Amino acid sequence: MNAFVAVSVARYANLSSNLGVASDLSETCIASISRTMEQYGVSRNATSFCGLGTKILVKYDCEGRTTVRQMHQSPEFGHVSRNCRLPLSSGNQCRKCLNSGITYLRDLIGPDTNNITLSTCRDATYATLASRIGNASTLELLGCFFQVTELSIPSGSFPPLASPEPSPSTVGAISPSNSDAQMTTSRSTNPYHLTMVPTIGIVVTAVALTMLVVLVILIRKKNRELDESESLDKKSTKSIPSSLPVFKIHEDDSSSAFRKFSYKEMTNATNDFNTVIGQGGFGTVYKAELRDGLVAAVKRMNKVSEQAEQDFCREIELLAKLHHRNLVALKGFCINKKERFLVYDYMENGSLKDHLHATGKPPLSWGTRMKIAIDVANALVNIPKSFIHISSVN
Ligand SMILES: Nc1ncnc2c1ncn2[C@@H]1O[C@H](COP(=O)(O)OP(=O)(O)OP(=O)(O)O)[C@@H](O)[C@H]1O
Repeated sequence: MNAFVAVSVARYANLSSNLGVASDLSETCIASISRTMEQYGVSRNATSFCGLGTKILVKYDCEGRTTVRQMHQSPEFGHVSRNCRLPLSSGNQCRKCLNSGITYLRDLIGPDTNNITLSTCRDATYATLASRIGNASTLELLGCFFQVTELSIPSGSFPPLASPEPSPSTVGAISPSNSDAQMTTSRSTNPYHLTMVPTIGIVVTAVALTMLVVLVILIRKKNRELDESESLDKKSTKSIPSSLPVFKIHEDDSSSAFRKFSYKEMTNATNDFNTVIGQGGFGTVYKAELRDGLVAAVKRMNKVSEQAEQDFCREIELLAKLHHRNLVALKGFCINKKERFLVYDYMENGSLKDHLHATGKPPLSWGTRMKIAIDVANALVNIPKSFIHISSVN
């Protein structure tokens, strides 16, 4: 606090040469603070509640010396001025300055003195030295005298430094016209701080709100997707006839049971769908090696449309029940969200179509073709009439 007041007194001493602040100036100061606060919508009375209403009347009366001139005229002050020349940033220079100050004060007020006089004279010495130097230097001197390093003087907070010893009339200039100039400076500084805070608040709130809206939209979208896929899943599972038997070719071979596969089984068995073996009208066909040892061909449906969904269910309905040695057996299916899979026995030599239309391979002999035709006919004979009815509709 001492340091804070001493800086202000030094700046005032620069203009008035007085080592103290007059009562009327203190009032002008408080009035201008009130006016400034009022401009920003704060009640005038607020000064007293904010601790600004108390007048701090400072008078550095050092053994009857109350002006800069009187301090300079005291014996040995020139010694202090010489030793306290800037820079004082190094410990040695500062020590030299303080030692000369202590010698000066001891000679001035004698060894038997009280602390109040000593501290008043120290502050008067500081204010006298600081009254003739610029703001940055004032703070450097402050660091040496009071060991205070955190104070800073905003540029433009004080009127321009006047000549070393201005006439007392200069004091008049500080109030009220100069105080208005100070206010103008504060006004041009304060609005910046005052507008920055709400602006940052508004920006942060806007960003937070935008993120919230995006989050809500994403959650809604995800929920809609989940609902859609759930309803599709339910619809598809419902449309697969519950009457489908768990069909077994060999009673003791569980791998041959018709079943619903999980999506994880599909991805694992096809190495994340990296085992393409063909492309058909239904979709892409992958070779799959399931954990129970079953090697299968997995058909992945292109996309789920209403029509494709019906085809998918019809294929399951037909093929799950059909079993003939000349027909590829359907082992099961998988429904995951919008994806549909059919799992067939894997045919090592590819499909009949591959053999009939393969290019680069020797054409099938007529004997083989006849055998295939008879086998297909045999399989058709074994298809129940109801299935043929369903197929013909397709
Ligand atoms: N069970 C299977 N075992 C081995 N490969 C198969 C199997 N099913 C299909 N493929 C391979 O996948 C390719 C595409 O078969 P897919 O049955 O989808 O097509 P398609 O013969 O045009 O029939 P569709 O018109 O019914 O889709 C075949 O040409 C064949 O190479």
